Amino acid sequence: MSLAVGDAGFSYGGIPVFTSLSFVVAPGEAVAVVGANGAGKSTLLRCLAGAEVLDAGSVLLDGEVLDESSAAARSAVASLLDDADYFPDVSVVEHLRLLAWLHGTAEPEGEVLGVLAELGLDEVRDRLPPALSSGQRHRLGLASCFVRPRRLLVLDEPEQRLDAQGRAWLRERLAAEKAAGVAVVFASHDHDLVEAVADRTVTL
Ligand SMILES: Nc1ncnc2c1ncn2[C@@H]1O[C@H](COP(=O)(O)OP(=O)(O)OP(=O)(O)O)[C@@H](O)[C@H]1O
Repeated sequence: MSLAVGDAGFSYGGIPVFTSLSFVVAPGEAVAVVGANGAGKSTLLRCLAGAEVLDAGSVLLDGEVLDESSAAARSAVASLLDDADYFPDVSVVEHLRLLAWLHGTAEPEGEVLGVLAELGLDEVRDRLPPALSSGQRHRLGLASCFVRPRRLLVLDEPEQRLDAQGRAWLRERLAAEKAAGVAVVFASHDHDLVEAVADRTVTL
């Protein structure tokens, strides 16, 4: 899926967060959004995932205006934003099964078991989210993106709370996503990840 951001602007209470921002991401490309704390990275990603609406400009997915109420758009865009939340009484494996089923994953159980193993969540598969460590909860957020079909990945600081092995895994996984034709936009403070994965950067 291609993403085109054109002349985008967003403000909170009349205070601009970003203005006149334009960039494109083609299928198989990754763009990293970088900048200091408070620069507007999370806000931009929220606009790309349809969780906030731009004040100005446009977000186009394959040339169509992003409409988060469209089932087609929701089925194409997998996002991990800064406010990820989970049902407190649904276990890790049940969350992933639910998402795989909701989004029509072809072989849901195989996909869920594969992603659990890949993210090192096997041991905690029957735990409830409040009983996970913060790193494990973040891994559940990443797993939620990878158990479902996706053509655009929008990830806010996907490296956060990951150990060294987890960060190495993330670099490889995002490279594999690009190779599979997925467009990737991610905000990051991890220079190594940006260097390894991004084709271009957008600096806020
Ligand atoms: N709900 C809100 N209401 C008002 N201002 C907000 C709100 N959310 C964020 N802001 C402000 O918007 C600006 C951009 O915040 P944002 O979270 O997008 O930055 P960021 O680049 O993701 O920062 P960080 O690197 O710390 O995660 C900041 O000045 C922040 O204080």
